[in-house]
Amino acid sequence: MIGIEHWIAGERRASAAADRLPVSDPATGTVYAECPRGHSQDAEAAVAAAEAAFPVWSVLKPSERARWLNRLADAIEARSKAFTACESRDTGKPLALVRDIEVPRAVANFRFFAAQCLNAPDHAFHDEAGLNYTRHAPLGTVAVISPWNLPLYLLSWKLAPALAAGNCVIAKPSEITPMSAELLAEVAHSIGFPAGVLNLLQGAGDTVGAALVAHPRVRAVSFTGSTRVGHTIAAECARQFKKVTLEMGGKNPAVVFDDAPEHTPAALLRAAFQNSGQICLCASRILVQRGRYEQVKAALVRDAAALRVGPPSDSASQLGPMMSKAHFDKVMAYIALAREEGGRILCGGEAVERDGGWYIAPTLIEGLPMSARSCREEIFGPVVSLHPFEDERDALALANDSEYGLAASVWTRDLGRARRMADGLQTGIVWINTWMQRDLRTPFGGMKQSGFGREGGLEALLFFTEPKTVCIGTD
Ligand SMILES: NC(=O)C1=CN([C@@H]2O[C@H](COP(=O)(O)OP(=O)(O)OC[C@H]3O[C@@H](n4cnc5c(N)ncnc54)[C@H](O)[C@@H]3O)[C@@H](O)[C@H]2O)C=CC1
Ligand SMILES: O=C(O)/C=C/C=C(\O)C(=O)O
Repeated sequence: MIGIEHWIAGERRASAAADRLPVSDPATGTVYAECPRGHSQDAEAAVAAAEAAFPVWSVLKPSERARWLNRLADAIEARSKAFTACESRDTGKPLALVRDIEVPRAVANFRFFAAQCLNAPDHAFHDEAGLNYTRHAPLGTVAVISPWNLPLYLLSWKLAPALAAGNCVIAKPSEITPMSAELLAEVAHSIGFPAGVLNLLQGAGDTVGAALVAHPRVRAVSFTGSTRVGHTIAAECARQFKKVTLEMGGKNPAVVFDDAPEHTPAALLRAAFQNSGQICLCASRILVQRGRYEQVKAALVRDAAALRVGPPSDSASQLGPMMSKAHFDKVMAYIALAREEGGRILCGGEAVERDGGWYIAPTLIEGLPMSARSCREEIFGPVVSLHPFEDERDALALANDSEYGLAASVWTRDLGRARRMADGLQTGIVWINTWMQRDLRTPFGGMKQSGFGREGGLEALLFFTEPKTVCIGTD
């Protein structure tokens, strides 16, 4: 049994509470590790460590902070095999997905924000109002809370800008997938990353997570996870006037017009089922114009049914399991609900038995009205509904008929139509004839129940800093 602990002030630290949580291998359902449940005293210790490190880290020259981030990136890259092994065991993801996409993207996040911190958003004006300059100063101690679906990638996406901006960070990964964060802390320690700058609290959301958010000296919270928890965090941050960004759920439409390019069905398959649908950006409602509906449906059903569902140990696996038993149960319950709501299962619709793992077959459903709960609530699994539409107006109404507003994709050769749709779609991101192409300089986040605030590029640096204007009189 692997035992993991917190990392505080540059060392492994046991929790103030003895309670441990089991960590499971989703490909077999067996418990293989345990982590602390966590306690509010652990949060207190991490805040003290971060505060002690802040006077040193925050005054490093940006180029020195950039060097540390680049060193961390190099060290992750050098241990890529170990990160791939631990992340895929913890999540059940296919090895190739972790090795070729997720670990490299985590490395890229550190390198990107190393470069970004050399481009601080500071500026100056000199005229009759004096010499005014605005400095974006780090906040102090900040918390980053990340989920289980892309554990290393999403942790790095938050950590990198927070550190680049000069803050000391307390990271709280998901208790369901704590392993790659543990390895990251170990790697940071091995390269001599300054103690107390990057602290790691493992454990449950309602213990250390809530304690961090409520801690009066934690100056900002960056959260990715469920809309339910996002609401709780937002309420506490509002009470304390604390900065917060929330990246939450989605029910993302893919809108396919009659003139969609040839590659559309293949791209939709990836948009629907990458990471077994456990990405907030996955297309979960596919809207197809009537003239192409049967063709797109047939291609998707054929190709979804051919996807290989299996464990990371099988190099042929394309789809891994649900990452926890509770999540498996949730997704299966939504498939049952979709049936009750009148949905016709076109493929999948059932669990896949393999080694006791939490697998679900890629599932396509048609015949559901947009008012069905299974079309409105985030399922976050390999379950997608298909809907025909008549024209642009109809498509926009269906796509926007959602409490969520994270991402949409539009598939058409007509640029005018693509731009009209992009203008009308109520989502933070709109992809045209592509999915999940990401430029890290662009603002990332959602509208409505999907998010509050933005991450990425300059937005992230602005979030993790406080602007301070200094006016030098020129009278
Ligand atoms: N980005 C996204 O869109 C994601 C959405 N989800 C959705 O959320 C559903 C539930 O997944 P969960 O793992 O339960 O997500 P969650 O929202 O409970 O967990 C996300 C993170 O927040 C922490 N957390 C939980 N309660 C907290 C609290 N009161 N204060 C501070 N931190 C807290 C957790 O420990 C974890 O690190 C999924 O089925 C999926 O629908 C889950 C992960 C990512
Ligand atoms: O930044 C990306 O490309 C992916 C982000 C995914 C999430 O935030 C998520 O699934 O929670």
